[in-house]
Parts: sequence; C-alpha cells; structure tokens
Amino acid sequence: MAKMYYNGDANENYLNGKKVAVIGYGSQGHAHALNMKESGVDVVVGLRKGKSWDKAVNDGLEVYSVGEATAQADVVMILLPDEMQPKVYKEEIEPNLTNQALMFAHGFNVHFNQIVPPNTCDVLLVAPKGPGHLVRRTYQEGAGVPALFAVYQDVTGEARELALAYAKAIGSLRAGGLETTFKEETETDLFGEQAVLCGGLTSLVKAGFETLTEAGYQPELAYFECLHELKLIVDLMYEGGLEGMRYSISDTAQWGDFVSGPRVVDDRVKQEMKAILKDIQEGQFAKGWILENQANRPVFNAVNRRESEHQIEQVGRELRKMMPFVNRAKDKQKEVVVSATN
Ligand SMILES: NC(=O)C1=CN([C@@H]2O[C@H](COP(=O)(O)OP(=O)(O)OC[C@H]3O[C@@H](n4cnc5c(N)ncnc54)[C@H](OP(=O)(O)O)[C@@H]3O)[C@@H](O)[C@H]2O)C=CC1
Ligand SMILES: CC[C@](O)(C(C)=O)C(=O)O
Ligand SMILES: [Mg+2]
Ligand SMILES: [Mg+2]
Repeated sequence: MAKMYYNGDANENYLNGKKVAVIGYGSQGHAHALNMKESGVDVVVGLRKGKSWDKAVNDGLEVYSVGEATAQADVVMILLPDEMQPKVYKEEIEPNLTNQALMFAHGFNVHFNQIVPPNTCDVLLVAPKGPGHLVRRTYQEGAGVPALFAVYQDVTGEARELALAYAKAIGSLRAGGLETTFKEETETDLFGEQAVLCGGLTSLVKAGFETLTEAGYQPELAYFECLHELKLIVDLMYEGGLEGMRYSISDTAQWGDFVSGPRVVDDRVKQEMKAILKDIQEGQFAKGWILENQANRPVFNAVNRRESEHQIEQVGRELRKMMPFVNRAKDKQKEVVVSATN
C-alpha cells in the first residue's frame, strides 16, 4: 500500500513567520484561506475588485491586488480558474516573483506548459480530492478532505516540508495525504472528473431519468430514483465502500446490481474510458479546452444552457424547494451562472 501522510508527519512550525498569499477566493480559494487562517497561518488574499473581494473582506481576511499579495508573500497559492491562470500569472504574478514558493491545487497549467515558473522558485501542488466547499465544511466539522501533494521544482530543499505543512493547515492531513507528481495528479484528476465523477455520473443519471420518463413514468419519481437517492447510496459507499453500500440495500437490489450493472457499464464503455485517458495523456483534451477559451467558450456556453433546461433540472428545482434541508443556495448560484453565460 502507498504511504499515507497524516498530521503527525508535518512540521507544524514550518509556516510560522511565513505569509501565504491565496490568489482567488472561489471554491478552493475561500476554503484554503479560511482553513489556514483558523489553523494560525498568516494569510492574505489576492484578487481583482469585485464580488469575491467583498466576500473575502466580509469574511475577515486581508485582501490585496494579485500583484500586491504576491509581492509580500513567502508562499503564493494560485487558486484561480485554470483557464485564467496563464494570463494572470504572466501579467500580475510573475513580475512580482522573487523567490516565493509557487503552489497550485491542480497541475494543469504547469504540466501542459501554459505556465513556466522561473528556476528560482519552489514549485509544488497540494490538490484536495474534493470540492472546495467540502474542504471548508469538513474542516469546520473537525474532519478533512484527502489531498495529493507533489513537488515539481525544489530550489530550497524545503518544498516537500511546505507541501505537508500546507496540507495540514487546510485540514487535509486529518484525512490523509498521498505523494504524487504533477503529471499523475493532472492526468488522473482530468480522467476522474470526465469519466466517472462528473461526466460519467451526469450522463448516467440523465440516461436513467430519460429512460423512465420516455417510458411514461412520472418525472418527479424518476428524479427521486435516479438523482436524489444517488446521494444516499454514495454516502454508504463513502462510509463503507461498495460492500458497505451492498450491506444496506436489499438482496433484490444487490442481485440487480450484479446482473444489470455490467450491462450498463460494459466493455464498450471501458474502451471509451481508455480513449478519453489517451486524449488527456497526449494533450488533446487540454488543447481543445485552451482553444475553447480563446474563442470565448461558444460550445461550453451552449451546452451549459441546454443542460440547465433539461427536464431533470426543472423538476429538481421544484422538488428541492419542498426540502428545506437541501441547500437551495446552489440553485440560485446556478441561475446566476446561466444568466451570466447567456
Ligand atoms: N473547484 C474545486 O473544488 C477544485 C479545484 N481545483 C483546482 O483549484 C483551482 C481553483 O479552482 P476553483 O476553486 O474551482 O476556481 P473558481 O472558479 O471557484 O475561482 C474563482 C475565483 O477566481 C477569481 N478570479 C477569476 N479571474 C480572476 C482574475 N483575473 N483576477 C483575480 N481573480 C480572479 C474569482 O474572483 P471574481 O469574483 O472577481 O470573479 C474567484 O474568486 C484550479 O486550479 C482547479 O483545477 C482542485 C481541486 C478541486
Ligand atoms: C471532480 C472535479 C474536480 O476535479 C474536483 C472537485 O476535485 C474539479 O476540478 O473541480
Ligand atoms: Mg479533482
Ligand atoms: Mg479537477
């Protein structure tokens, strides 16, 4: 088994007297900044004026322009959207770099040569294996989201120590840290989100929903069956693996799992997963995403709009209004995103 790193493996004094600039205050940025602050780290946030700036100030953080935050820090963690990072790096971070350690939560831009750091800086990543809002929520609950860490360039000889201290400060070493490389983190993260966690899952859920509704079953029932209940099933897998989930379901469901699951995810699906992995490894996916952004996201915006109009989303928005325990802020957030991209 691979070596896992926990709180006791980090030098808890390593970040004492050091200032960390978190650039960006979105999903990951707010979680890293607030968790580190509560772990006793001296944190500043780097942003442009706008919504996030006001939010970070309201959350009690010191906020500066990206350049000012970079210039005063010992460690610069870049938590901007991947597609924005190369431009902001070139124009605002690079001119203010002396010998700060440069950090990322995803290796995309370094691995695919969109950011080429100077050879005077340590370059490393700490990549939580979960959404930023959960990095924050689990920290507040006394737990954490596991993280990968990797060193790309070690000028000081301390890059690994920094990675572990940082991962501890955001709460990730409560759950476990796993050492990797920029290449492995980038390729596996892209594969996971495309084939399983996001792309695979949303397509599976929609196909199930459409199969039921097209056969004449009620859309509300199809929503409960194919989307709402998914969380309850996944929670059991999270707690006890596949066997933990299978322990709780009926034997009828388990037999159906054994005989029908492989009919849905068959060899053809696996062959397609291998093709997706190859596109990622050979840089085809990265190239397409970079070009899509250069063209102002025509396909991204069109698909995003079409997806938000899918019947499963319309039914879900209505049903969730009747479930006060489900976080409705997400719907509002989504409406804002959709109207902003139209
Ligand atoms: N989302 C996640 O949970 C995960 C993300 N990662 C990685 O973490 C990194 C950050 O991703 P994520 O948290 O999703 O990013 P977000 O899309 O949530 O980041 C948005 C933030 O970036 C700011 N921003 C955008 N453009 C600029 C700019 N030009 N100048 C200054 N600030 C700007 C926004 O400010 P404003 O309000 O002004 O627009 C906002 O604060 C990526 O590398 C990603 O791959 C890794 C693991 C999981
Ligand atoms: C699964 C999507 C993710 O890789 C993540 C939350 O880990 C991302 O890029 O947002
Ligand atoms: Mg990920
Ligand atoms: Mg990702």
